[in-house]
Amino acid sequence: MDNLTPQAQLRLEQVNLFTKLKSNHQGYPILQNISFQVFPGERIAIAGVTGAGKTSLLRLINRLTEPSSGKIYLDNQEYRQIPAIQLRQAVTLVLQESKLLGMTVQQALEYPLVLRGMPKQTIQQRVSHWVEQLHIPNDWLAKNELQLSSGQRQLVAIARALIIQPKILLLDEPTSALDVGTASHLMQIFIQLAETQQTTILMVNHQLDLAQMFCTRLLHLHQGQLLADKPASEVDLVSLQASLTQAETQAAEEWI
Ligand SMILES: Nc1ncnc2c1ncn2[C@@H]1O[C@H](COP(=O)(O)OP(=O)(O)OP(=O)(O)O)[C@@H](O)[C@H]1O
Repeated sequence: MDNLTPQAQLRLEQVNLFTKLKSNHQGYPILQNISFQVFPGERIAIAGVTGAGKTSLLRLINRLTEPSSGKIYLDNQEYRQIPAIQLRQAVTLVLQESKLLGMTVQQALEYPLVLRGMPKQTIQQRVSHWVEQLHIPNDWLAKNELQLSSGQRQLVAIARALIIQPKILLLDEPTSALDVGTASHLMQIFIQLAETQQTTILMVNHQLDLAQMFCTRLLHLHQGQLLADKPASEVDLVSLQASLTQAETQAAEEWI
């Protein structure tokens, strides 16, 4: 590679993922032949109908699942060569249904930094910073997950991920349970992080208009395959929406 070519931060090379069956049969494909590169500070939306493979793709990139074949690289280093704690420091996933694992909000926010052996004062400063940035009211801090609504839990899960200060943030429908004002405030924070810290964002989002407004690039997954990978500004939302609706209808008919 010459000095003028920027180096990919994340690279997927011909990644396949099959369901595991007990027999020797490899199962049916969840993701097929997925290859793409991601550069620092990109904001990428992942679109596709239910079951297209979006969450499976995020789980692979967070190494919660191993590819059946193909390779994933972070900064040119193959995933299997990177210790799990180091990888998850760099690549953090916020799932749709996040749990606080019996902790209070305060404990859950501190926990990832405690695990990393950070000094108490630094932990408190970082937690206070993000609690303030995300407008999390102080009275939430002593609550546990049963005392929070799903939107409140979603916001706490995002705060916990931001506190880690990952290089790559993976978000599975991050605004699905949030009100419009909170969702748009969050999007502004993501944009700021991408622009000032070069944080890379990959986000599954069913709201295509929001995805196009917020993201620089859009990946369209269909039946486990990467159908399109384009700058978000070049995506024709009307035809993408029509093709998603058609695929949803077809999938629903197959169920009947
Ligand atoms: N552990 C698993 N074992 C078997 N099949 C799985 C497993 N995980 C996912 N699948 C299947 O893989 C396909 C893709 O699932 P995935 O959750 O990635 O889709 P998605 O695009 O995120 O859907 P949604 O929008 O509904 O969240 C689905 O057909 C699903 O049933």
